[in-house]
This record gives sequence, C-alpha cells and structure tokens, in this order.
Amino acid sequence: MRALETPLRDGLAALNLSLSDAQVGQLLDYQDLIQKWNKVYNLTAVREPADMLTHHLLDSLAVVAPLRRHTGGRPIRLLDVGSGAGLPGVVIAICCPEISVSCVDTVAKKAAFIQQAAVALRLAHLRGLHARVETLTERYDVVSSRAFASLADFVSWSGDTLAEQGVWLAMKGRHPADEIAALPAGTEVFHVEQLTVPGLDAERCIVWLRRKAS
Ligand SMILES: C[S@@+](CC[C@H](N)C(=O)[O-])C[C@H]1O[C@@H](n2cnc3c(N)ncnc32)[C@H](O)[C@@H]1O
Repeated sequence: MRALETPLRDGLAALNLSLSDAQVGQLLDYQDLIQKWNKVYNLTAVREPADMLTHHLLDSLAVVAPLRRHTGGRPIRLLDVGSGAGLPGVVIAICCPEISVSCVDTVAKKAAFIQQAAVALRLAHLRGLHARVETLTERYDVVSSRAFASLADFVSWSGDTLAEQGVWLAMKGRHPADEIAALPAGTEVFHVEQLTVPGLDAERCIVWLRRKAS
C-alpha cells in the first residue's frame, strides 16, 4: 500500500467515486509529481502531503461526479482556466478519459508542468497551454476554474472559448452572492451546487453558468 492510498480511497468512497486501481495509482503519482517539482515550478503553497491530498486532490475530485452528471459520459472538450499545477484539470483528465482536457496558465513553468504530467501519467488527452485565456479562440464544451478570479472576470476573459451550448463550471468556497450579482448581463447562473469535500471543514460549491438565450 502506498503512502496516502488509504485516505485517498476513503475519500473516493465518501465521494461515491468508483475508480480503477490504475486511476488511483495515477492520482498518487500526480501528487508525487507536484511534490517533486513544487520547489522548481512553485506550483502550490500547500506543502504537507496529507494537506495536499485534502486541499487539492479530494477538493478537485469533488467536481468529478457533478461534471459526469452534466456530460452524461459524452466525449467533450474541457478548458481549465488558470490551472496552476493542474487543479482541477489533471484530476478530471485522470478520472474521465473520455474528456479532452486543456489546462491554460499564463505562467510558462506551470503549463510545462502539465505537459510533463501528461507524459509521465500517460494521459494523451491532456495538454498544457501557455497563454492568457483572453487570447484563446478554440471552443470548449465546459470551461472550468478553481481559485482563479471573480465570476465576472472569469466569464468575460474566457467568453471567446465557450462553445455555443457550452457551460462554465466555477469552483468556489461559500455561495458567492456578490459575485453572482456582478455578472455581465448576457450570463446567467443555472445552478449553485453545494459540495462536501471529505476531510475538509470548509464550504465549497460549484457555480454553473451559461450564456443567456437571446
Ligand atoms: C490561485 S492560482 C489557482 C491554480 C489552480 N487552479 C488551483 O486551484 O490550485 C491562479 C492561476 O491563474 C493563472 N492566471 C492568472 N491570470 C490568468 C489568465 N488571464 N489566463 C490564464 N491563467 C491565468 C495564474 O498564473 C495562477 O497559476
């Protein structure tokens, strides 16, 4: 049994997520990669492995079931904006091989880390992009973010990347009523979904958004 495998498996059970042994191994390998390269790439301020498991891996794993419910298992394209070390993008790529995941970050080292993780974890459907999201024009079915920006900035900076029928998935702490009130006119929230992250005593939610029908 690898270090942290038991708490990871307990967390997956609490989230009702069924993953293969290979996927559990990839999640542990991914966390090892973050720890190994953190000093060089400055990926995260969270240093303790047990904290990294709850604050980063399990927190990101909490969006997998809601995302799958949204996609219904269809093969879609997802853009993770301001992905940093790949959260939640890499976790989604590990859990959902049918989703083609692009992680964009303005910091070259972070995008390089994602590329490196894609090779090391054998995730051919994962790529790291070094760019400001505002400059991207390819379209995605789901545009996600975690700890990125206000909802208004997130949707306006990434607006050109959202497919016609696409949705935004914003990971937030407590229900961001002020940010929702400040959204641009053409955008609407269609669901705010409370999340429970195993081992994390903090409020978490997903804000689902889309363009208003004109
Ligand atoms: C606080 S970090 C969050 C990283 C990761 N999503 C997480 O949850 O740990 C925000 C990231 O957004 C990136 N970023 C900031 N502005 C950006 C932009 N306009 N386009 C793409 N990435 C951006 C930063 O470089 C940073 O890595």
